Amino acid sequence: MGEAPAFYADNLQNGFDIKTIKACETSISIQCKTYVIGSSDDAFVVRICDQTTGNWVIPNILGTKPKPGKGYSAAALNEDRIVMIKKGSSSDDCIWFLEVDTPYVKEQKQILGAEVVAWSKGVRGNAEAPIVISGPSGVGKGTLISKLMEEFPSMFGFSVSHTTRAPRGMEQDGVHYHFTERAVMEKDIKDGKFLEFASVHGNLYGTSIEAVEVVSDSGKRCILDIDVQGARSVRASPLDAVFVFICPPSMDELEHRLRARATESEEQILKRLRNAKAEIEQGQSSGIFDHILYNDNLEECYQSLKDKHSLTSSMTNTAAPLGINLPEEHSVSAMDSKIIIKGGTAELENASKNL
Ligand SMILES: Nc1ncnc2c1ncn2[C@@H]1O[C@H](COP(=O)(O)OP(=O)(O)OP(=O)(O)O)[C@@H](O)[C@H]1O
Ligand SMILES: Nc1nc2c(ncn2[C@@H]2O[C@H](COP(=O)(O)O)[C@@H](O)[C@H]2O)c(=O)[nH]1
Repeated sequence: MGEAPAFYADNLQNGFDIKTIKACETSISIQCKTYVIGSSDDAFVVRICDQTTGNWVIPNILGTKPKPGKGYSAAALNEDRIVMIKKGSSSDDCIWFLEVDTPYVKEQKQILGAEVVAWSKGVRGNAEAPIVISGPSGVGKGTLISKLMEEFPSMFGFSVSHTTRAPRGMEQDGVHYHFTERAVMEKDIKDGKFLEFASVHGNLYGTSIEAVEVVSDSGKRCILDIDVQGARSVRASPLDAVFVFICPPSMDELEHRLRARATESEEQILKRLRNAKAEIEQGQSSGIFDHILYNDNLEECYQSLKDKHSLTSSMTNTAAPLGINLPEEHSVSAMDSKIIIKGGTAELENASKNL
């Protein structure tokens, strides 16, 4: 359980020099480690004390960090993450998680061979539903997905599709696609191993059930980059997903992007451009998609994908409170995956109920 205000850095023992941090800090113990979270002027800083050895470690911090601030409380949740509630912040910025021992963090500890923690932003509502992203070839789906995964590495995981097309220069088997022989893929489709599949630009593409399970088993939200036929199949499947269609600003710009990417032959470029017209028509009028975004300016489209039109708005319960106004006197704790805020005001009680 963490309470605000907690204690100042100067109060800490164990000989670790953290006197440079001026602001208030909160400490949370999980298993045999104590996590000290403090806010300096420009960032949240994290230190870990191993209670068995008394040693302090500064971990690698992954994910997008919350904006620093002094009013916040923290509580341990499920032995693998710390929930942090920020005082007086907007609805989409008030709840954060510091993952300390989630499957993602465990994996990163192994890869980096060092202590790791990861920030992820808390969301309310339909946070778990996979996100299906469709749009014509070259519109920028992969670019947008890469940005999302880079900014929220612990929140999103990519569903690695199977394809019979040949790998491009930098593409790795098992990372960008599972590159497969047609006969093998056709047999697996017959054996019911695929959630959806389609013939796209002359090759077979498909999402295996396992590809989606791998992501959900890792505790992340699954992102699928599939064509409109595939999106239609997923829409008809029992998988509850959010569907986003990405449109190009114009056909000329789409052609320019495909040519500038320089990954396809002239014949493939022409084929993809021909198919794009039908895809855009279906994307806009089929009723499959919950959100249609225009990828003209990349940053603006990315912001829309994250905030306004699609991901966060579809995940946010509209009845959710507008941020949480934590008073000085309160306590935060977690029980049975519920976060309990104790304090005096009715507003706070409502906020706590909504959490
Ligand atoms: N908003 C944008 N403005 C200019 N160029 C962009 C924009 N978005 C993406 N691009 C560029 O367009 C090219 C195609 O993007 P990307 O590979 O992400 O498309 P895609 O939709 O994933 O294509 P495919 O379906 O063929 O995999 C890339 O070179 C990328 O850098
Ligand atoms: N129906 C599916 N479509 C898929 C899948 N994986 C990718 N795709 C789509 O194919 C095109 C071309 O991709 P490229 O990598 O060859 O440029 C693109 O529109 C993808 O969205 C899938 O599993 N199922």
